[in-house]
Amino acid sequence: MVAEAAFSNPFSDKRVEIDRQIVGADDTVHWEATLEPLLRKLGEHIRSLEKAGGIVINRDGNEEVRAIAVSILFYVFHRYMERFDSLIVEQVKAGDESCRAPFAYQCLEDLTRYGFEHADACRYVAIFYQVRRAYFFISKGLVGESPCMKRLRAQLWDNIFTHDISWYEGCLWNRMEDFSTLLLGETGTGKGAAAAAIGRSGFIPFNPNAQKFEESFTRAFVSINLSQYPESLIESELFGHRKGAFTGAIEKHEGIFSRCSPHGAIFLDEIGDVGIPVQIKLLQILQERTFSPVGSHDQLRFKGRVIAATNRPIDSLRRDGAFRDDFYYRLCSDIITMPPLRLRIRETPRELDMLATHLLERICGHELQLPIVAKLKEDVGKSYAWPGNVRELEQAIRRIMITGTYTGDTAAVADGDVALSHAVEAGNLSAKELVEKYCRDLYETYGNYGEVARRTGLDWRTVKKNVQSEE
Ligand SMILES: Nc1ncnc2c1ncn2[C@@H]1O[C@H](COP(=O)(O)OP(=O)(O)OP(=O)(O)O)[C@@H](O)[C@H]1O
Repeated sequence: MVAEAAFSNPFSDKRVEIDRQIVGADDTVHWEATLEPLLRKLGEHIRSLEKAGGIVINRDGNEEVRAIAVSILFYVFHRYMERFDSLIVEQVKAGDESCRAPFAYQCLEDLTRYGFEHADACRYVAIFYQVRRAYFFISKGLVGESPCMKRLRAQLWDNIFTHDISWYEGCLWNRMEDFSTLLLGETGTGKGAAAAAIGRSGFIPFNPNAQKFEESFTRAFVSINLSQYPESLIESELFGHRKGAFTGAIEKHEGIFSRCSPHGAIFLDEIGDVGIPVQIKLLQILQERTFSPVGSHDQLRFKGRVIAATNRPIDSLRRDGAFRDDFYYRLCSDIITMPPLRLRIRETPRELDMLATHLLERICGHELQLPIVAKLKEDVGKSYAWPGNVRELEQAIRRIMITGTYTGDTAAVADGDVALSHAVEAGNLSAKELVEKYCRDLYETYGNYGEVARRTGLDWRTVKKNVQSEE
């Protein structure tokens, strides 16, 4: 069970359940409280195995040997977990110079003492650090208790470690560069935060001689908002340029692809806004993994992962020929759809209080207890659709601070969800209209037929017919 716990997604209900089963706790006990008794119990088992001379770790061992090896990894990982967490905080403050981590060397020694080979132990230390970073950035960057937010966090975890971390630790840890990600969802739903969590959680090797990780994760995430640049400048922003490459190129310029570390990720935001010529150039670099700065013949290699995002409906962009299919297929190893705020609130009404309190703390620190959240709820009313999502909520809090009130964004496009719920309440929709409207609203939110089909239990073609019924 410990081996199973070690390899399961920490944001999944399954993991919580296994932890409870191991220590025999029922579901009234908070799962974090189960960890300490679990580690105590495990420590006792490992010590008694050691005394009996029973720990033999080898890669080709049978299932039992593997389970013991994984349990030891789980045990050692938890003994050093807090120190990895402190290293993350220290590294954030220190910036791009990798901090020394002598404790990680001790962790490596513990693993080799238990019988892990040196190279494997080095890899595990790097994975331990990566696991803590992923946990840290996903849980801190994307808060929320609604089921759709829980699912999102679990999805982000799988995006980093695949859905079976034993595959990742066994063979994929250094082969993730072609695992691209497409983030979909409305504006302000946290696509940037999700991309940063993925980018900062890549595998960074441990260097035992220097007693530090080879690179600071602060260098591991670079982003570019593609809608900010005119087409004539994008190439130079992406690939860089040589001094004198064109009129106005008075200095050499490093592009975003050369700034991205081999252990990191590049975030191409607003990918749905770029024209076909830029899509072709990006497709080329993603395929060949090499590029040349403008005005230069040097061939530079790009090794990081690619994350792209758009708040535009990707299916209709593809249908209209504005987004190339070959480019789409290069980007879609994983597609993650961010839930809109109204869905979160609909699933779990206290999500609004929780998120607003979180944002309020981010704006003015922990000390200040302002009655803003209650005022916000009173002013916008229960069925407000939050078209600008979390970004709008953040600004709504600031607006209340400045003016004392926030009544919502009336200029935003009339929201389907609200209109639908009003029509349902009024009882004046036929079943056919209801299904059509519901499909259209979901499609507007999620941007692809597959997701609507999954949510409604309808066939893909039926969904498409319903969505297009108004066109
Ligand atoms: N679940 C969340 N928990 C905490 N903060 C969040 C969450 N979702 C979004 N935010 C915050 O909301 C703001 C907007 O998020 P972000 O910029 O990532 O949105 P986006 O989806 O990339 O928007 P756009 O499509 O307009 O670029 C950021 O400050 C982000 O930290």
